Amino acid sequence: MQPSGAEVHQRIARISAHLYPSNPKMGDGSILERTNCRAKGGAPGFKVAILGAAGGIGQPLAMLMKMNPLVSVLHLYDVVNAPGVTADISHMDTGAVVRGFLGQSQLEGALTGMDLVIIPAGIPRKPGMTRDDLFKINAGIVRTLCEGIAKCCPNAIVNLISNPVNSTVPIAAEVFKKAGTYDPKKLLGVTSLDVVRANTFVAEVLGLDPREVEVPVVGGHAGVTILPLLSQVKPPCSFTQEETEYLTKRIQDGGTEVVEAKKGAGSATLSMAYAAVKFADACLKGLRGDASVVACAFVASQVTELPFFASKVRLGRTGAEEVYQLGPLNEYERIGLEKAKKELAESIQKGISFIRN
Ligand SMILES: NC(=O)C1=CN([C@@H]2O[C@H](COP(=O)(O)OP(=O)(O)OC[C@H]3O[C@@H](n4cnc5c(N)ncnc54)[C@H](O)[C@@H]3O)[C@@H](O)[C@H]2O)C=CC1
Ligand SMILES: O=C([O-])CC(=O)C(=O)O
Repeated sequence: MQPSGAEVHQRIARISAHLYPSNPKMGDGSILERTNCRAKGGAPGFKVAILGAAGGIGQPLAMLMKMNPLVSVLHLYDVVNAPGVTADISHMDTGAVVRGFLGQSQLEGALTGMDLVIIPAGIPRKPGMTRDDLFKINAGIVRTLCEGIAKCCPNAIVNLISNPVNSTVPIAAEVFKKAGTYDPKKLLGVTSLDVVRANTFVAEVLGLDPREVEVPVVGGHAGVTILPLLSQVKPPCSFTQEETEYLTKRIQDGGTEVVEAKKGAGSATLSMAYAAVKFADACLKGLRGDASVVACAFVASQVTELPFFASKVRLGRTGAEEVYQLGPLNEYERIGLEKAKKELAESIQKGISFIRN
């Protein structure tokens, strides 16, 4: 039997409200104006939210995640311009269903049911600033968003991009502990841009294709805490002392190189979106159960005496299931490690104290 006109209208209204929860006007079912009104949003794949989706990183990140075949639902949340970015990205003819969420009152809708939450929300550096100078503003932003995660999707994997990562990850951990939802395997600070840069700069020196190069970068994500292990580069190779010093410094200062080139217009956004998607894709492959998915991330760790440290981790169905030891370091790297740990200890403590005190 054919459905009646009223039934058809009701059906459209239901589907439409499901697709556009942040735009009630789209849910009135009065006209069949959205070509995707029959979308089910139930295709196999993972549900991913981006918090800070309208920003310099958020927008290209949203675009690249919409292109990822492992994603079935993509939620875009921001305190500004989320509907515009959502409308734009939703026209891409890829599988993921996109929904937009604007402002604190819609955070719950953005987060409920998510498998992976990626957070690039917060202010970026201007020339002359350190990442730690962002703490004052970004610490509070990260706290609020993580309180939302604890409430609405406590089992989601969290990829934290907002700087200073060395402090925002401990902040997130403390928020989750307070809420009783902390799972150290599921909280990952994103340091993949350091690896992406290291692969690029090392490939330049060696005259190789960057896609063939793998550089482990450990420690943290700021200045001397970024420690590339050039003695462990794949394919195996060696560097002169001059090359080692040049590469280490360039990798550590990669973020500042972009901040200065942008002259006050922000920090790395496009390479960061690329690096974030590479890392998110690894997390989703781990969630899917793929074997041997390995990437560097800033995680809860027993690799050193510090409670958090970036190193290679194996990603699986429950997050960072294994945290790898650093392997043999040369003298230059051992000295670098001591410097990194000193600064890291302070940044981690600053994050912990922000929530505890
Ligand atoms: N982990 C890493 O390797 C990297 C981290 N970053 C960091 O990522 C962050 C974002 O950088 P950009 O995208 O360039 O900045 P941006 O200013 O272009 O975008 C940030 C976005 O966050 C949004 N936002 C602010 N408060 C929010 C809240 N409470 N809830 C949701 N969204 C909120 C803003 O509206 C804006 O759309 C910065 O802290 C930056 O330092 C940047 C590059 C690399
Ligand atoms: O340098 C910054 O402020 C942004 C960042 O973390 C990076 O590009 O590595």
